Amino acid sequence: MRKAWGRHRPGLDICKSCLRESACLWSGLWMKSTLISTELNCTRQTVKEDKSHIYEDWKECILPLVDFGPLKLNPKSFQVEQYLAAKSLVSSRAFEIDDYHGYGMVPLADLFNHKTGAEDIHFTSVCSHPGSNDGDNIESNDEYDRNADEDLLTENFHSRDSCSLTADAGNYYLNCSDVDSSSNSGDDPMILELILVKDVKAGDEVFNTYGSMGNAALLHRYGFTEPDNPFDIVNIELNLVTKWSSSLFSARYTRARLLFWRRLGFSGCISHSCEYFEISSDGEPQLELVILLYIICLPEVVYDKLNNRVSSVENINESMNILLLHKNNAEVPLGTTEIDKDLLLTKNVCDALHSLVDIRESFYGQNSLEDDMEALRTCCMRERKLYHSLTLRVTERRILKKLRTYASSR
Ligand SMILES: C[S@@+](CC[C@H](N)C(=O)[O-])C[C@H]1O[C@@H](n2cnc3c(N)ncnc32)[C@H](O)[C@@H]1O
Repeated sequence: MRKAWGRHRPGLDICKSCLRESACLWSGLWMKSTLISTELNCTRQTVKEDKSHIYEDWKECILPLVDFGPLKLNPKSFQVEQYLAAKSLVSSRAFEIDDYHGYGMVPLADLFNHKTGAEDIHFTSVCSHPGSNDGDNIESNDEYDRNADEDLLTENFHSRDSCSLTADAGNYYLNCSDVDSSSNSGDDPMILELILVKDVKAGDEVFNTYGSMGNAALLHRYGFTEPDNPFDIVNIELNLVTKWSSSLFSARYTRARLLFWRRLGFSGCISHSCEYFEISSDGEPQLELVILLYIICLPEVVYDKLNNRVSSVENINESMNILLLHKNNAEVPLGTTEIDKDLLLTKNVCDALHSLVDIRESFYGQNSLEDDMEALRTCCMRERKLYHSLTLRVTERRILKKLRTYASSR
């Protein structure tokens, strides 16, 4: 499970992912009025935490250097704003290279822009070359065309003497190292390669991929978004669900149902001490959210009966069996979670999903989705902040609309 605003950089400190042009730098009134409306408290908290971590880093690492007289540094050039900009610049170009090199910056490798799921190159260490025994790092690419003109590939790569483009078994290799690649042993972990994995027409842009992430994560880390990103998700925070429940039932009732849900072994996704549920790009709600809504909607008498039955639960199927007992009056053999989810999507649960969409939608303010789409259509891409935040708003709101359709179609 992953959070819309924080995926796919395992092991990285959040402030390392605070990038040039990233949301961390998008502060002030603009962030309050535009970015904030795209996401909820968790996000605001994350961006705030990013900035405070960077401030702490600056105080710890930079300030002592400025105060160190013999270095004669000009304090004006080493303020926290400059540090934030420099750190963001490095972070947007550094990445987890491999186990051997760890996290770092690689000349040339940061040249490429990102395209979700449609990259033209792979970056790998030479020892994972298919000619060697260890090919693990090289991912297969279906679009790769084995009939490509390999003659082209023996030419030296023009921008650097120590880089050359070669072909092997149909893959193209851009070999860059401090030594002559022809003398490589083939298993030197110091040597890294950029592999062209599909044909790129002359004059076309060559793309890399920064990973599979939704627009919120791309915006947060790299300061841009993509239209029609298949990895987009929307988060619905647990506290939004409890708020909705408490608007219909007492706080005590809501607490008890939540506790029961937890006793059955369920939880949401957790990131930065915030618990939330994901809505996938096709509008499908996370199973755990549906289960929680189902429990909240259970009639008191059924809830009491089930609550008394539960001592401890070992697995999700057992929990589902308990939940569906009152419907079927027998232990039901539950197959896939798809079937389970459909059984849980009662009218009350679907109504609850509609209410959650209403609440979540209200965070976008007065403008309708159509207003946002029109604003995006007329927005100039050069107004980066506005353009990308509008893209994010539009993609999120489209997902919420799909969730509405999902709830209506049950
Ligand atoms: C590693 S650099 C990529 C090369 C970059 N274009 C440059 O300035 O050299 C990462 C930055 O490039 C920009 N970028 C990468 N892919 C992009 C895309 N698909 N759309 C818009 N900007 C992109 C973002 O500003 C991102 O922070």
